[in-house]
Amino acid sequence: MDARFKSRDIERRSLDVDGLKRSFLEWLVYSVGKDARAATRRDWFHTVALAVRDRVVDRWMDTTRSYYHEDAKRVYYLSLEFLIGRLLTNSLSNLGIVDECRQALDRLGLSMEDVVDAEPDAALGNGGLGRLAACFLDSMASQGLPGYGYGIRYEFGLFEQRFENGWQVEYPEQWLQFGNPWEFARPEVLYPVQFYGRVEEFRDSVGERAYRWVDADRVLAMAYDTPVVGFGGETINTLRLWSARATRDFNFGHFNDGAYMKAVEQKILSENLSRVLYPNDATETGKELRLKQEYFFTSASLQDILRRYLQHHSTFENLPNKAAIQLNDTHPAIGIAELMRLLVDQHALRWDDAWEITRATFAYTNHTLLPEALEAWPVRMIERVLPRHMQIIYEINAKFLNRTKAKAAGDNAKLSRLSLIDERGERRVRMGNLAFLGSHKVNGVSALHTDLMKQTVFADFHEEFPDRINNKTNGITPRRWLKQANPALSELITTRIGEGWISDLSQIAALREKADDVVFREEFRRAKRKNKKRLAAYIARQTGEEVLVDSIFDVQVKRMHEYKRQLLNVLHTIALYNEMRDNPTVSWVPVTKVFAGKAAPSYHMAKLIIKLINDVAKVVNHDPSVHDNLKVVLLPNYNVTAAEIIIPAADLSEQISTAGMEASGTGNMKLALNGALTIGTLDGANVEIREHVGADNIFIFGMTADEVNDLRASGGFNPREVIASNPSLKRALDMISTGAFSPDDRNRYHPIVQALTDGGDHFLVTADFADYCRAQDAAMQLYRDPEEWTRKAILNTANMGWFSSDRTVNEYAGEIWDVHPVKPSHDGEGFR
Ligand SMILES: [N-]=[N+]=N[C@]1([C@H](N)O)O[C@H](CO)[C@@H](O)[C@H](O)[C@H]1O
Repeated sequence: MDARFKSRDIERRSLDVDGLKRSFLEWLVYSVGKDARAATRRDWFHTVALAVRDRVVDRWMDTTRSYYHEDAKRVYYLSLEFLIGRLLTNSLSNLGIVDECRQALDRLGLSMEDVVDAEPDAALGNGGLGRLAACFLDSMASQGLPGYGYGIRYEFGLFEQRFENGWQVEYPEQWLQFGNPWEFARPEVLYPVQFYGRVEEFRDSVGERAYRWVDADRVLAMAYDTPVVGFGGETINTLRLWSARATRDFNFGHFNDGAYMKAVEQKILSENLSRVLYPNDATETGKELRLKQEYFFTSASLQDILRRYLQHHSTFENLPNKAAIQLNDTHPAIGIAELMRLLVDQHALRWDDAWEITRATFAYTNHTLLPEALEAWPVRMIERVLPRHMQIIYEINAKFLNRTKAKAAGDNAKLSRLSLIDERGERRVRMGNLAFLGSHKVNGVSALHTDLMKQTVFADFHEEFPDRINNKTNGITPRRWLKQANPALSELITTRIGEGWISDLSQIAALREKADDVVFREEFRRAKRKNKKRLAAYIARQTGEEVLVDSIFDVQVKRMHEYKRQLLNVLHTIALYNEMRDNPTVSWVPVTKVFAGKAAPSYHMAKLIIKLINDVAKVVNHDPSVHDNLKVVLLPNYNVTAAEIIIPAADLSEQISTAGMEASGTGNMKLALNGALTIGTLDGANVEIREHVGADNIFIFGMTADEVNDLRASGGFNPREVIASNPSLKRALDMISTGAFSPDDRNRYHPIVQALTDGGDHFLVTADFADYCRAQDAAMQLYRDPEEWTRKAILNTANMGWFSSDRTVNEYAGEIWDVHPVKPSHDGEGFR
């Protein structure tokens, strides 16, 4: 042990109010360089964040030291997306110093809310997949599991969404504009990543054929580390994000020739690799830069993982016992070929040994069955960008097909489905097949989704490897999505059952009996109403619309996508609007339809749906004949922070995707945990939510996944017949197609009407409409009985314990990763 430096010599930063206040002033003056009188809200945010970071770093080092000390097996979560959101409240809450911080700021005459609001969201993800990765990081740290996240430090996260004349317009999201106080730049952690070039064959020292990748362009991957604070502050894990750097920032030769742009061209091109997140959710882009992004972060991460492993080990057979690498969808699947390249080409392992090690180290999570989302890169693109990897993929494929040929007994169709190469049309590499073949475990994200994986996209692989596919139903962290987002409800829960639920959500089941407690129901309603008032104020600020706090807040917040069927909700909204206009004397349950969600910039149908919702809102919200009985709002720029305001205020949670198309959903879990009743199809995790909350406490409608398949297979579905037989549906569609909501452009919504009629209504919106309206009516009816509604709402909250991401990561740890909690020693010993 290096006696010169013992971390216990450092006076650890205190967590009390005075200590925090002193730190705030020190950081403001000495680091932010501002006088308290001149400091802006953003300055104070940076100050507080840096002071909080102080209180994390020691434990961070303790945690990392303990992993080294114990040579613990680590899990590496490789994800192109981490939808983190803000970190200040999360860090304070997990350290247990929210009140202390509030008091310290109070003594400085500052409001905690102002400081918290000055933090930009780290929007390094599109939707569920990216947010799941962030919830997993929180849960791994909170469960004491040695888990690392690896991803890209995008300069620009998911675009900022604004509405101009009701149309979505995208603006760059510059989260790093004023610096990021949470990250530590690691200029010493730098890895070369190659692209293009060619492969040279040669004979190695023992005369064996070997390959080297030459004449390639090089980019450098530089690490930025962000501490991941576990609940209780015991374990602090690491999120390592890569940023692209040019090998040479400036070419003086070009500069001296006056080619100034050329002088910095390489720098700009290189840095493009980590410039911006591709804004597509559940659809692949096929763009070369995207492929390069996938390889860039995967290669840097694998080089870093092997460097860490080789500090303790000199040979590789132990790698699968010391590293579990989880592929978050196929985005890092090129990693399988990359690890083979590193082991075979750089560390001279024999092919078969390398393959065994690779397969035992990797595991792959599939997040969608949508054909347009399954990545398949053109062979010629991989050959050009990653020539050695294409060779390796060919070899993996050849060995696999040779092994399988005998068993397939001439079933060439099956062999071609199993092949890593799709030979139809332009030849493509099926990244899902590569991920499956190169992993020892493959999981789906809900029970239904996993079953459908076995029956559809991976049916042939499931037949070949019957023990590989397993289910790991998604989860959400109760820290951010209940404790932090809903203080009103979480304080009520803690007063009644203690705070054990925060780190063990199964304890929330103790609320079940409270469902019959009139007093508790009243308190539960009061908490919900407080959140609804907060959302109403947010809606007014964002849209100018005044909504009725006591109306039913009917919420659909998620990415805009046809399979998520925001259109079905809009058609119901128009039908309800018509009913209310037709029956002005009826005492209606007032309804506030809350929509939010971004559309991928190139997804025109989704953008048209956004415009339609805004157009319908304009008409409905200004129609005196329905008064406040119906309001429609579409909130701009839906992100993690907006979700934290909307979700606690929801009464009704819209989870209405076409059955079989939403792999899991995670918003459904957040809304139910916060006491919303779900109206949904038997799709994704809705199925398991019903099993846990009880069929009486959820509004299920529509076709099942099997019924959808049968109807599609029958070819007999004719949406026009369904429309003709349903007057309120027909009336709603006629209003859309005749420009009732677009008097300035009567044909604006022709593509939507076309898709729902002659286009065959692929997402079966018309087919499920009638049953959806039945379920909506049932919900409205129940809402007239606040006691019964609240009872069911409490039973939802009480029965959502299983959907904690703590449960999910513990299942991964036990059944896929074989990693175990490590208790960090905070005595500063064992430093190396
Ligand atoms: N890509 N992708 N997949 C998704 C979401 N869109 O991000 O992953 C999420 C996380 O697994 C799922 O909940 C969701 O159903 C699925 O569509």
